[in-house]
Amino acid sequence: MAFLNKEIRDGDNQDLTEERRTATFDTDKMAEVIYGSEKLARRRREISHAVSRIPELADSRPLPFLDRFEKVTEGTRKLSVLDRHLAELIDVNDNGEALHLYHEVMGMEGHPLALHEVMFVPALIGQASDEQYEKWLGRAKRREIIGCYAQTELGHGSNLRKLETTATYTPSTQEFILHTPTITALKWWPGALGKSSNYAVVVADLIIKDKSYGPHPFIVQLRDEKTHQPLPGITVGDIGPKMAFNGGDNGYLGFDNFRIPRENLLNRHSRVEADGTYVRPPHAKIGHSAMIRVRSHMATGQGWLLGHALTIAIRYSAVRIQGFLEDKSHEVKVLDYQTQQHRLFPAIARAYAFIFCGFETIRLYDQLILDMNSNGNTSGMADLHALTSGLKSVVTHFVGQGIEQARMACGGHGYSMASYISEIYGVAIGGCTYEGENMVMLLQLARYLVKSVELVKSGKANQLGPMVAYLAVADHKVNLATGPDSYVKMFQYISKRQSWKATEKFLKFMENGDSRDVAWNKTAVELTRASRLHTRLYIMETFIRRVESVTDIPVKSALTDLLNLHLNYELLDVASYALEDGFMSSNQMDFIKNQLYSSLEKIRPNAVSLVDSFQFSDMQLRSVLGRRDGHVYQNLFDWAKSSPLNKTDVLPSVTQYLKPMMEKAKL
Ligand SMILES: CC(C)(COP(=O)(O)OP(=O)(O)OC[C@H]1O[C@@H](n2cnc3c(N)ncnc32)[C@H](O)[C@@H]1OP(=O)(O)O)[C@@H](O)C(=O)NCCC(=O)NCCSC(=O)/C=C/CCCCCCCCCCCCC(=O)O
Ligand SMILES: Cc1cc2nc3c(=O)[nH]c(=O)nc-3n(C[C@H](O)[C@H](O)[C@H](O)COP(=O)(O)OP(=O)(O)OC[C@H]3O[C@@H](n4cnc5c(N)ncnc54)[C@H](O)[C@@H]3O)c2cc1C
Repeated sequence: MAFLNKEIRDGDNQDLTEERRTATFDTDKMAEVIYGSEKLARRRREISHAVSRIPELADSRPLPFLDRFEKVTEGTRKLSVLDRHLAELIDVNDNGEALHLYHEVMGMEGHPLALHEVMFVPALIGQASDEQYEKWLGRAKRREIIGCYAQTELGHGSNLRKLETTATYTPSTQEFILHTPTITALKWWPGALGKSSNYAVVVADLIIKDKSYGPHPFIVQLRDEKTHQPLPGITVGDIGPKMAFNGGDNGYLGFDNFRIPRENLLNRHSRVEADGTYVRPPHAKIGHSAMIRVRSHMATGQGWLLGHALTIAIRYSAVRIQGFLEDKSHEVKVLDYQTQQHRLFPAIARAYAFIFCGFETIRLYDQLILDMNSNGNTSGMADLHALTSGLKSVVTHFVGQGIEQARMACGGHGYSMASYISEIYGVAIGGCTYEGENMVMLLQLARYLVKSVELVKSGKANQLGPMVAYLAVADHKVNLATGPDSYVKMFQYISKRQSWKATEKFLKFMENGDSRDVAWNKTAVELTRASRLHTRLYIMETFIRRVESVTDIPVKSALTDLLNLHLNYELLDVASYALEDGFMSSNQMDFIKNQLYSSLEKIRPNAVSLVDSFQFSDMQLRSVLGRRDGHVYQNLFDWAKSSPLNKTDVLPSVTQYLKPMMEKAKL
């Protein structure tokens, strides 16, 4: 059954319209699955529509033509316009609506409030006591103050135990003295720190009576609330241009014996009494909750970034006509090539899969905060830390790969900033680094896996959590023809074997006399492999669960095709692990490959609608190639004509330098 696709409009590119007519599901219904609710999917459309009626919210020029200064100014200008319209555009208490509004209006370039909402306010929510809530949270939420999260230093980002910024408690004045003892102790990288924020949650080593208690979060005023000048004792500025986020002011920050009151240690979980007595938190890493939050949200955020790039690439592939198949009198859409489908469709499946498992980690994070704040229960923290460490690493890596494939799938025009794909790529791959460098975080999950295998080895398999229970079983022979479960079992086997092999290897090094750290380092590559497999298994399982729970039959059927593609693609990608011990046969390999190719064919008629279902407006897409109406060529020409270089036919640099060179050559 074909659905009246709401994206079809008169005057659209006919090739795209043809694609939309073949859809077997309703894109509004699919959007409900992608955004988690009918309400949010609908509100996104309404918000986009409302934004389009406010001319001041439009980009003043295409963003790729702006220089850094203009990008920062443009972002800040739009924020001030938004501020006037906020209440009419969104329910300000609805995070999903706010997130969509910012993506729509601000683009990807970054803006002064980027870290305020994502880390500053959440750090207060997770770490501030009731009195501190009272003092700071309302002001922050009303945006009387703008904050950021200042943890990373010039010399240390991954190894938090070695952060050098000190917060030394002075009982006589009941103050902490914040100090930057060396150049490497400068805070470096925090988003929105350089020029926009007047407050920060600063993570510093707490020192009481010459004893270090490790990194703790403090709320610190950086700038005068009236003049916005840095306060005496504060050195703050912008760190310069980056691969992306160039509308944002990632910054540096130094303290020269800067004093803050005792109440500014965020003290919901640990505190310092007036006399300098330290009260420990219920969990040593509880101060890291703002990081766990961002990591928990990253899978959905990254899935949407991948969806953004794929919307551009798939739509363009349906309007790009080049080369022949059977009929040599008509060129075909490049989307008809199997290689193009293989490049793009598995990435669509991954985008959906990442979004679905992200919903699960967001739910787990919300539960953790509820438990911690209501009764100090931190029992979910270790599991969530392990899970999100692996997930952010695997997802950001694959999203980077997927976006890069999307760029290549657009041929030469993909390389132009008119496609906007390079901007999306720059933003997405930042995620491989921020919130914990990917290798470092994979090794965090590996600690958890090794401990789990050790539990099994010592006869305590009953203590394993549900996510790792397969490490104690999972060696069934599998007939792949029997549905998603058999793929899960196969993947469990592969993942279990890798976790065990890596653990055995690590233990062997220790038996042979290496210290734990040296043995760990000698096994690190194998350990990261185990973490990736475990995480991919989790993603696969959540994808299956989500598809099973969908009630709209046409949507479920289209998702099932995507799921089947995902299962076959994933298994094929890791087949070497199963082939090396003969667990998988070459017949099974062939079976998987054929399943994969037939999934590509099944998905083909729905490809455009699967990306239309992300329902990115043209404003949010910011891509000439990805336009909903498919009118690519005239708009590419118009876009090029708007280049500042084309303001004059002869550039001053040509007159000044090139012409004299050419003239000289003539002599
Ligand atoms: C974890 C480390 C690497 C190591 O820590 P260390 O102290 O050395 O600990 P270990 O000795 O290795 O381990 C000791 C045990 O502690 C356990 N552990 C460690 N951390 C945790 C934790 N957080 N929770 C629970 N348990 C933890 C560990 O497993 C050990 O246990 P065991 O002994 O094995 O049992 C640590 O140093 C670290 O975390 N390093 C990384 C540093 C980092 O991540 N920095 C981030 C800085 S902030 C930043 O980067 C910000 C970026 C902003 C980007 C903004 C972009 C926004 C887009 C995002 C999308 C989000 C949308 C949100 C939308 C919305 O608002 O809704
Ligand atoms: C876009 C962006 C935004 C950011 N925003 C913020 C922010 O708002 N606030 C903030 O505080 N910070 C922010 N950061 C900083 C970011 O969190 C850190 O850069 C990140 O945590 C990585 O730390 P690092 O730079 O010290 O990397 P390094 O640890 O120096 O990594 C370099 C290499 O060393 C390897 N390595 C390091 N340690 C180990 C280990 N133990 N085992 C194996 N390999 C290891 C890594 O794998 C990597 O290959 C941001 C960074 C970026 C790029």
